[in-house]
Amino acid sequence: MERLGLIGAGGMAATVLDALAAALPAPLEHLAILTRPGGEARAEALLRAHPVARDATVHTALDPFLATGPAVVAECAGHAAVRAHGAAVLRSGRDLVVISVGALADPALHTALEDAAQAGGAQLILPAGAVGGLDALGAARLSGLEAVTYVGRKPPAAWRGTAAEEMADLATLREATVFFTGTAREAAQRFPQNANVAAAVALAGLGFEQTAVQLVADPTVTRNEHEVAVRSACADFTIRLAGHPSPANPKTSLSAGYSVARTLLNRVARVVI
Ligand SMILES: NC(=O)C1=CN([C@@H]2O[C@H](COP(=O)(O)OP(=O)(O)OC[C@H]3O[C@@H](n4cnc5c(N)ncnc54)[C@H](OP(=O)(O)O)[C@@H]3O)[C@@H](O)[C@H]2O)C=CC1
Ligand SMILES: O=C([O-])CC(=O)C(=O)O
Repeated sequence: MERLGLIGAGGMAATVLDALAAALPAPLEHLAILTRPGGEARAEALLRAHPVARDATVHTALDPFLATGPAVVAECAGHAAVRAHGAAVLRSGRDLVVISVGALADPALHTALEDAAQAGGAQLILPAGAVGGLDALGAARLSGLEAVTYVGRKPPAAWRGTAAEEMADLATLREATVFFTGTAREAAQRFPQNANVAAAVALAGLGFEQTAVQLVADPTVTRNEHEVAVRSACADFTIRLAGHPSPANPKTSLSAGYSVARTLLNRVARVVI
């Protein structure tokens, strides 16, 4: 991974670059960042704070970004960025790591990304993100899954500026409140910044319609908590993670950025685990 492309220059991008700087044996040859027009200053500041490459460039259009020749592109920007750029990146033959997994809850976009990956001979790679245990879930799927549920619990502040504000009075909550119960597809589409984990669990397991989701605003917690419960023909298990919120964005757990970094580092590792 001499040349890397990164879409987004926010809190998660900073975590990814921190982790790469610490773990790579040598700096990248080139890092290209794709951001929205107006986001250049934030991207430049990110590069200054995280000198992980010998050379780096900031772009607001896809073609010059791809012209820098990244071996792989990692998206850390949101559903809109996956819609805008995902298929074109894959069609160009670059593997694409997508952390905004909930974007695939849109069946048309899901199909377009698969078709583009096929046309470009590229891979669409979906990291576990803020949660864990998707290896066990994916293995259990081969034996036959009976039930998969996901509960996402975050402090009220993490739900501000989302549809949760119409479902619960976040400012006055005194106890844990389940404000959403439904399928992984509904959760991912209604909470694009907060329910990507629900989508990842669905795609690794029983699918968007059969994965049951609850979302909870809980004033008694300080972490972003994720619980996945699985019953299958080979094993029953529950995975529970309490993620430290990113200092830059309380909706996002730090573990999600580290998961992207791990995915990128595994591409160059001699032993992959
Ligand atoms: N799978 C998982 O477990 C998780 C997934 N996520 C996903 O990761 C995303 C990023 O999280 P985080 O870094 O905390 O968010 P931030 O809001 O901190 O950063 C997002 C960055 O992406 C940029 N951006 C937004 N839209 C586009 C676009 N269309 N093209 C290029 N750049 C764009 C933003 O630019 P600007 O400053 O101009 O807005 C900003 O630099 C979330 O939106 C969510 O979808 C988050 C947490 C967990
Ligand atoms: O980072 C987290 O805790 C999870 C998250 O926002 C998501 O699933 O979109």
